[in-house]
Order: sequence, then structure tokens, then C-alpha cells
Amino acid sequence: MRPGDVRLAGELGADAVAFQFGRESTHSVRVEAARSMRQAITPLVGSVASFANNTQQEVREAIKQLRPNLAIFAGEEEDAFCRAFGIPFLKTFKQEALVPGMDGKQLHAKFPSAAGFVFRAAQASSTTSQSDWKWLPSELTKPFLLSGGFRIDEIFEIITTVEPWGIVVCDEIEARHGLKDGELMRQVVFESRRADCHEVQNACEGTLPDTRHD
Ligand SMILES: O=C(O)c1ccccc1NCC(=O)[C@H](O)[C@H](O)COP(=O)(O)O
Repeated sequence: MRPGDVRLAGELGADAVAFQFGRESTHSVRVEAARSMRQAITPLVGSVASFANNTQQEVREAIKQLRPNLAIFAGEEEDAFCRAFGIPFLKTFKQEALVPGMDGKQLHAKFPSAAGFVFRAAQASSTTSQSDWKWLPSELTKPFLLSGGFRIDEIFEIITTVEPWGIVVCDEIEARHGLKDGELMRQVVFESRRADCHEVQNACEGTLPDTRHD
């Protein structure tokens, strides 16, 4: 919600910055404000427009002004609505709204145009064991993000347990409502990168060709 926070997020290593346009979000911003904050995004850092039950006109106007790389739809939108804007999108599902037992194939069939999904956990605490994530659809082949108000000290564990494509943070990195805290942002990026490195190291262990020359 502040240009300085937008710039710092990119400088600290965030992959993308999201602007929220959902009417019910207490973090929603006006299109004009988002457009001017977009200028503060560091080159190569993505810009995301996040919607929740906005009208077609509102989404069209925000996309026209902001030119985001990606849209997120976190309301009751259907696939046809989301794909009509011609940019890649993720569809958000709240944990409590997911049909129990729904697997990745069913989700993909319901949202064939989605580039991926966001799964928003209902319970922010005690989310670090595999069994806490049983509600996630199985057999997901598209990338997905996790959101849900994580504690910073559990981010490493969550990423290495669930192996999402990324995580979304909002309140977790705020000093006060709407005001991001640089040190908390740094810690989130650090923990996420630490988890990435751990995963890459695990994946590579024993599989890299021996490039040493005697
Ligand atoms: O969950 C998402 O899909 C998401 C996408 C882009 C940015 C943020 C996202 N999640 C966090 C939130 O939706 C809320 O901003 C957060 O839970 C705080 O709620 P509120 O104060 O109503 O904005």
C-alpha cells in the first residue's frame, strides 16, 4: 500500500508484488494508486492484480491501468470469467471451501484455463506437519501458492513439507495494518530462499554428474 514497501519487497528478493482490488479486503487499493505504485517495482519483479468478486468492468479497468503479469481471483469467479481478460491467472481456494476429497484432476477440470492455484489455509498455527495439509487436493500438476497467515518461524518447514511454488504473505509482514515492516519482509524472503536451497540440494544430491578432472 506504500511505494517504499513495494520497492523494498523487490530489492529484498520477493518474486512478485500483489495489489488487492477485492472490495471486501481491508488491503484493497484504488486502481490509480496501484498504477503509481507499480512504478516502484524493481525490474524483473512481477506485478500481480488480486481480485475477489469484482465486476468484469472493474477487472478490465485494473488490468488496463496496471498491466500486471498475473491475476489472482479469490472470490466465486468461474473459469470463463477469469480467462476473459487474456492474462495468466491463479484461482484461490479457501481451505474451508474446498470439497473434501477433491483431487487435482477435478480442480483442473473445473479451472482448465488457470495457470495454477492459491490455497488459503484456514488455520495459521500448527501447520508444519504433513498431516496438517491433508486438505490440499492430491495429484496437483499445476503450480500452487499457499497463503493463510503463516508464522515466519514455520515458513521453512511449510515449504519443505508441502513444496509449494511459492507463498503469499500479507499481514505476516506488517508493523501496522497496511504498513510493511522491512525486517519482517527480509526474514520471510530469507526463510523462503533457505527452504528453496534445501530442496535444490536434496534434489541434486547424488544426481549431479562428476565434473572433477584428475
Ligand atoms: O490469498 C490470496 O489469494 C492472496 C492473493 C494476493 C494477495 C494476498 C492474498 N492473500 C492475503 C489476503 O487475502 C488478505 O489480504 C489477508 O488475509 C488479510 O485480509 P484483509 O485485511 O481483509 O486484506
